[in-house]
Amino acid sequence: MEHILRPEGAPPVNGYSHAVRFTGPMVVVSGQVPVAPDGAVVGVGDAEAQVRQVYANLATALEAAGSGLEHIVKLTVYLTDLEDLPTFRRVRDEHQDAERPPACSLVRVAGLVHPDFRVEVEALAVAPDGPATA
Ligand SMILES: C=C(N)C(=O)O
Repeated sequence: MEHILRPEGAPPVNGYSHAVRFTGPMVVVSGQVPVAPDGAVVGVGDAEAQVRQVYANLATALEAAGSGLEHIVKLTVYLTDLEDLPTFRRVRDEHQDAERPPACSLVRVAGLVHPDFRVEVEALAVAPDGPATA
């Protein structure tokens, strides 16, 4: 994978690549929301807890598909409140290599499917060893 972090003539970025070039099987992960495996909404009013649960759910989905957080090439992030952006970025940055971050789009939305959700994240990744056998 080639991460294009700072192409000449492009504006600065905060924790993402302008582009990522890759080959290999692609994994498309649906928007992950702050819900635990038992179906409970996690972290009502707590952006950090919600982002952490979203990352746990992304990891679960990616690993089931033979991939992992380290193989994400693109994130799309939906936040209901831009005041959560620093928290999102801090937790996101714990889960990615600063020298090889994914591309990322970030959008503020008026609401998500549950009124207590503050964040939803979808991901594109590669499965470096091919499809999962599970
Ligand atoms: C992912 C982004 N676009 C950001 O953090 O600004």
